[in-house]
Formats: sequence, C-alpha cells, structure tokens
Amino acid sequence: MQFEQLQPEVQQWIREAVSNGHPPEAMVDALVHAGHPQTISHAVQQYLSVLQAEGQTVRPHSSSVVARISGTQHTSDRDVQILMALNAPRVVLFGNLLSHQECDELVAQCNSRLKPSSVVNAVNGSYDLHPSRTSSGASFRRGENALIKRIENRISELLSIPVSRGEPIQVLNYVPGAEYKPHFDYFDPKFSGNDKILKMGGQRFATLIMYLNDVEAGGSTVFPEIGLDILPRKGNALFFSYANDNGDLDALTLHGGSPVVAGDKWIATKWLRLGDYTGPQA
Ligand SMILES: O=C(O)CCC(=O)C(=O)O
Ligand SMILES: [Fe+2]
Repeated sequence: MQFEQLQPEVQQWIREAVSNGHPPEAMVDALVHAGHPQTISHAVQQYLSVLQAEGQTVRPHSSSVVARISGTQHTSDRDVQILMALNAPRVVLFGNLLSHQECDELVAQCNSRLKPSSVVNAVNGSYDLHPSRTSSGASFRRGENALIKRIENRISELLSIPVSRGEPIQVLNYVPGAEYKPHFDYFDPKFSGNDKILKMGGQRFATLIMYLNDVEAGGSTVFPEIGLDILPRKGNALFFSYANDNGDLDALTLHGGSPVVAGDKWIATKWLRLGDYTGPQA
C-alpha cells in the first residue's frame, strides 16, 4: 500500500503524528485499530523514508525496551521503580536500581584507578583528552567481579537486553567545576574515525547513567533540546535511547553533565549496542 493512495485525511493524520514524534509502531497500531489493514504499515514506512531522504529528522521508534510502563519493574534480586517516562525521545528515570551500599562499593572499587576521561575523536578514532569532558573515570571489565556481575545482570533483566550487548561499566567522578558538555552518545557514521568503534558491536542505541551519590549543588544531567534536567540521586538511574534497528539516530538526545557546583559527583555509565559488544574489556 502506497502513502499517496491513502485518503487525504489519513495522510494528514500520519503527517501530524510523525511531526508530533509518535513512534511508527504506535501509529500503525492506532490505524489498524481504526479499521485499516495491517499493510498500512508499508505506507507509513514509505512516508518516513521520503522524509529521511529529504534529510528531515525522523525520530527512532522507541525500542521494545521498557515499552510497557508499570510503577515497579521486578528483577530477580531487586524491585526497581519507574519515576518518570518520556516517549519521544525515549527517556526513563528509574529509582532504587542500586542500593546505597552498592553505590559506595562501586566508588570504593574504582578510587585507586581513576584516570582523566577521554572522548572518541570522530576523525581518526583515537581516544583523546578534551576540555569538553573534565571528569576522571575508571572502567570495569564485563563480569569483572561479583558486584559488577550482579549489576550487569540486573540491568539486563530490567531492560531485556543481553549482557553481551553492554559495554564495560564506566565510573566517572566530577569535582567542583568539572562537567561533560552536551554531546551525543551515538557514533555518527558520517565520520570515518567512528568506523572502527562501530565494528565492535554496531551502533550504541541507549545509555544508562547510574547515580552513585547525591550531589550537593549542580551536576544534573541536562538535555538542552528538550529542556529536561535530571538531578542526581543516589541509587537512581537514567535510561535514554537514540537509535533503532535501522540505525536512525535521534538528535533530541543531545545531553551533558552540567558543571558540579559543590560537593562531587559520581556516576556509573552502561552503554548498550545494537549487536554484541566485542571491544576492549568485553
Ligand atoms: O554526567 C552526566 O550526567 C552525563 C554523563 C554522560 O553523558 C556520559 O557519560 O555519556
Ligand atoms: Fe553521554
């Protein structure tokens, strides 16, 4: 079924739904529910491809991750709360993902191995120090010890993503004045420097930031394109996703860590790939 063959009012409905950021599968569900045949999904896809060919941003459909929201998500060793959810872009704030003791243990384990954080150079693929990122970090090999294993398994159950698709957990420390300027976590395939990193498990599609302490002042995670500001709270975790299986990327997930004003800030980050991660520390 072609988009042009649809009645004008149906075409208009689809245009508006797309510009409001509705995920395509939700649109198709609504159209089928209203009596249209399932093949209307082809017309929706065709419309989206045309927009993309014209260079317009098409928001990726929310992946199946946390598709159904209920107040509490059960994992085998912990009940995790959903504190906030946004559909487009997909952002979910979890409460109680980590116990305070787990947060403290993670910080204690990495204290002796903190190094200044680097960023990937999109031109040549090297890991460079950069003034846009002034934290220090330490990274933990997947399954490195009992604590890391437990946290990785819990994340995998919570998000229904195999552990094999996760990058190593990175713990970051920001002292007053330190920040991570707004950036994307995905690797733009337009830059050849990203080729190598994309071969190690495909595109990143989502990020989980775990907050390991309460920050005295500043240090929130900010999304400037959508005016969202998430305050660090010990044990909470912020999930956001930005790529679908076709590799469409959502530029609304531009985000950063705002400068810490007082106290310091500790987070642990788990990035997730579309395929099995095979890079360093897998
Ligand atoms: O510090 C933050 O809140 C954001 C961290 C971040 O964006 C990242 O680690 O990729
Ligand atoms: Fe980030």
